[in-house]
Amino acid sequence: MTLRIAIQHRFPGAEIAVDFSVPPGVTALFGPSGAGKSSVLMAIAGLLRPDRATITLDGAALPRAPHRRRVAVVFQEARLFPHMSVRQNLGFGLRWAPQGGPALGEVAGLLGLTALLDRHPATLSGGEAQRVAIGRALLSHPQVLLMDEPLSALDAPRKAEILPWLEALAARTRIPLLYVSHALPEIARLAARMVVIDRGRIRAEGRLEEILSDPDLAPLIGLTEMGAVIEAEVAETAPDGLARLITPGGPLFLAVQAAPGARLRLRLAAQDIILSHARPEGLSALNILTARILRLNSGEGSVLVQLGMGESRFLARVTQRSAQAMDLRPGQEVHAILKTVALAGAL
Ligand SMILES: Nc1ncnc2c1ncn2[C@@H]1O[C@H](COP(=O)(O)OP(=O)(O)OP(=O)(O)O)[C@@H](O)[C@H]1O
Repeated sequence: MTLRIAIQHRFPGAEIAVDFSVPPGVTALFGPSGAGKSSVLMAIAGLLRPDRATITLDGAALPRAPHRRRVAVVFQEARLFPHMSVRQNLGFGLRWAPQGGPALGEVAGLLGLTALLDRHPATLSGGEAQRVAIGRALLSHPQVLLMDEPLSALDAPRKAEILPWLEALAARTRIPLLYVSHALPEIARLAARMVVIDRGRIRAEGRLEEILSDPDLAPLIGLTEMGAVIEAEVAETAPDGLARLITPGGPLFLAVQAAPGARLRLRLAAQDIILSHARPEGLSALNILTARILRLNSGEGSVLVQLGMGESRFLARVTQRSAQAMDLRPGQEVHAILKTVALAGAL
């Protein structure tokens, strides 16, 4: 089922006018503070009544009353009932759930809550409490799941603890899941698509790698966050622990535990890529991809070079001086030396 959101709303000092779609799977809604992300989520949940709105699931309008919409929301804070056990909090999600949804035991297993069922919220860590909130949302058997910066109130260790659970959920979800976040590493691990909102308007929407490699979006997303998320397949793992990964631009090597055939998402940072016309020899760097220059965008002091290999896109950032010295132009084939490659998640 695909969710379509077309809304217009005027607040005293701000106007929101968006029209975008969320297919099944995770779509990240990204944008600066005040861009309108929470307002969009609240409109989908039925908690904000926009001046004009068309919100449909596969073409059918959502019911007007919020409680009749099968839309679940997970907020920054877990908002659990303090006097109820974890089991009772989860059971709350089941209260008005339509038939055919997941069972409590199944969701508790998926989110690692089985051992916590008899505990009370005051005894849970922030990450555990948030997993209960997510479980409660899933048990309401929603047709749409909304998450409003669900990790932003957690410290780094708690975030790291909860991310694998979210990743498992993201990989399984068959409903549209709209995930608001400011954190690109989090988005890279969870989302396949991304919608960029700024001052109440949609500035871009598409696959993550298209957005993160679009030089025009660098001012909005932040230069250091730009680069790419590319897909690769594990060919083999050598005895020294390095796996050889297949990409359209040649092999990459990464220390990762994954079986041959597994598909992974890798995150490259634009500033960690060096370009060369000749294939470099005798370098310690193992990871060199062959790609074609698609576009060049000159900014302050640096040039963003969008590169393509097969269907994949990624971005390199070089200085104006190097771009001139190398006479970089669209259409040229270049070698991209990757100083770092990070695993963004499994597919
Ligand atoms: N109830 C309201 N009354 C007046 N203005 C509002 C109201 N709610 C939101 N706004 C304004 O609408 C704009 C969008 O706000 P919103 O909270 O949706 O942004 P956001 O992208 O979620 O921001 P943040 O990342 O800071 O949470 C802002 O300019 C905000 O000040």
